[in-house]
Amino acid sequence: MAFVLTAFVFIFLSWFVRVTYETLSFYWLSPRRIKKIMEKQEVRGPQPRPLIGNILDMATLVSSSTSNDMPTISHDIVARLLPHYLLWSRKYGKRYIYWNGFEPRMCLTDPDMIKELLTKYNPLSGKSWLQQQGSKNFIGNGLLMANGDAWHHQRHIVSPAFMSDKLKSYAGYVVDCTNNMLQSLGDTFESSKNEVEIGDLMTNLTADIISRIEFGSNFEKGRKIFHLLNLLQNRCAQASRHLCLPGSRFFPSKYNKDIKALKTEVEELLMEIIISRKDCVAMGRTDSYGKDLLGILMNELQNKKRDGFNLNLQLIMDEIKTFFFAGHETTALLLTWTIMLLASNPEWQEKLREEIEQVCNGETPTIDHLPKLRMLSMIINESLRLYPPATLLPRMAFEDIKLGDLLIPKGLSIWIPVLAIHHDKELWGDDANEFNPERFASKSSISSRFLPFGAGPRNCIGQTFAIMEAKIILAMLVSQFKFKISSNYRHSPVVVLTIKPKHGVQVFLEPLNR
Ligand code: HEM
Repeated sequence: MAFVLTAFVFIFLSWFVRVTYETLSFYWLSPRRIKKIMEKQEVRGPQPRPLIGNILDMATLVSSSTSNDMPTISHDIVARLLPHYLLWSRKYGKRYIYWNGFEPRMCLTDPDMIKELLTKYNPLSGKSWLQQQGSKNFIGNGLLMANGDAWHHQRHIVSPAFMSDKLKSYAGYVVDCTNNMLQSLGDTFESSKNEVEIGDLMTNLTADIISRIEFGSNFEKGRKIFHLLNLLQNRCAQASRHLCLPGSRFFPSKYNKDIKALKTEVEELLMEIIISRKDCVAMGRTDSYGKDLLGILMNELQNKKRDGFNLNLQLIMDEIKTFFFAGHETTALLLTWTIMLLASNPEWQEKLREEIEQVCNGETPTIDHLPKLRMLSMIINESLRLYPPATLLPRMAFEDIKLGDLLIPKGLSIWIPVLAIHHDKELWGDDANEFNPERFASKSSISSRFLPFGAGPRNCIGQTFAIMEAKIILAMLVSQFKFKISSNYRHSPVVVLTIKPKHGVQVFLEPLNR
C-alpha cells in the first residue's frame, strides 16, 4: 500500500514540476530569452506591463486616434489606424519589439527581408499558438491557421478548387448573384430612394456568392450557417483580451459558454449537409460528392484515400469555415472601398465606364473579357494598396533563423504591417497617400512592396477568384449605374481585423438606362 502511495505521489510531483516548468517557460523564460537576444542586436521597444504587455497602450492610442471621423476624404490613414506603429517606429527604429500579452512581436517593414521570410522560411515559420487559439473556435485547423506538414497537405487538397476550369464555373454564380442585387437596387429606385449604403450591400452579395460556390443547391442552409459563423467570429474577436490569463480558455465563463454553444450549432448544421452527401454516395444514388467547393474537397479527400488519407469530416468543416471567413468579408471590403474611391473620383469612374463599354460592348462581362479590362485592374490594385483588407501578415519563427543581418530566435513572432508599407513615401513616392491608379500602369510596379495577398508559397489561395469576382461585380455595377458620394458619408476607417468604414459608405446611384 505504502509503495502504491509513494508511486502515486512521485508521478503527481513529476507531472506538477513538468507543467509548472512548461508554463513558466512559455509565459516567462522564453519571452525573456527572446528579448535579450533581440536587445543584443539593437532591436528594442516599449516597456511591457505584466501579463498584458503593450495591449493596453495600443488600445488607448487607437481609441484616441479613431474617436473622431476624418474631416475630409483623405487616404493618409496610418496615423489614425496604426498610431502605435508611428510612435514606436520613430522612437526605436523601423524594426522594434512590442508585446501582445506575453508574446513578443517584432515589427518588420523591409521589403527584401519580408520576401526572404515569406518565401525561403515558409516551413520554418507559421502561425503562432496565440493566433491559433484566437481563431480556433470559428475556423479550427483550416488552411489559414495550419502549420508544417498539415499545412502542406491541406494546401495540396484545396488547390484544385481554385484551378482555372473551376473559376469559370464560379463566374456564373458571381453574375447571377450580382444580377439579383442590381435587380433589387432597381426596385429601390422605384420607391424613389436612390441613396444606398454600399458596405452592407457588398457584404450580403459576397456572402451570397460564397454560399453558392461552397454549397451549390444547399446554399440557403449555407447562408444560415454563415450567419451563425459571423456571430461566432465577432465573439472570438475579443479573444486576445481573454487569452492573456494563463488557462483562461478553460474557465466556465459566459464568454466561453456562448462560444461553445455557437460553435456546436454551426458544426451540427454543417455536419448535416456533409453526412447527407456522404450517404448519397454510399447508397449509390450519386457517384460524386458534388461539383461545388464542398463536393470538390470531399472528392479530393476520397481520391487521396489510396495514399492513406481518410475522409476527415472535421477538416472539411474547418476548410469550409475558413473559406467563408477568409474570402467573403475581404472581397466585400475591396468592393466597398473601390466604390468609395470611384464615387469620390468621378473622372476615373467615367474613364472606367468607357473602358468597360469598349471591351464588353453592352454584354454581361465574362471571364474572357476580364484580362482586357486593364484600367479596372489598375483601380483595384490602387484600392488594395490604400485600403488593404488584411492590414498585417503574421508569422512566428519555429526555429532560429537568419534574416538579413538579424538572428531571429525560435518563438519570436514577426508582424508585417502591410498598411504602413503600402503608405510609405520612401517606397511609393510623395503621392503615397493619393489615389493614383496610374502607378499600376506598368507590371513592374507590382513588387515586394505590394502585399495585399501576402507572398510566397503561403500567399492567398483565393486571390485569382477574388479579383475575378471583384472585376465582374464592378464592371456590371459601373455599366448600369453612375454613382457619387453622398453628403451623409463620414470618412472613418477603423481596423477590426480588417479595415472597415465605421459608418458604412453612402452613395447616390443614378441608373444609366442604356
Ligand atoms: C480581396 C480579397 C482577399 C484578400 C485581400 C485576401 C488576403 C489574404 C492574405 C493577405 C492572405 C495571407 C495571410 C498570411 O500570409 O498570413 C490570405 C490567405 C488566404 N486566403 Fe485570402 N484574401 C482574399 C480573398 C480570399 C478568398 C476569396 C478566399 C477563398 C475563397 C481566400 C482564402 C484564403 C485562404 C484559405 C488563405 C490561407 C492560405 C494559406 O495559408 O496557405 N482569400 N488571404
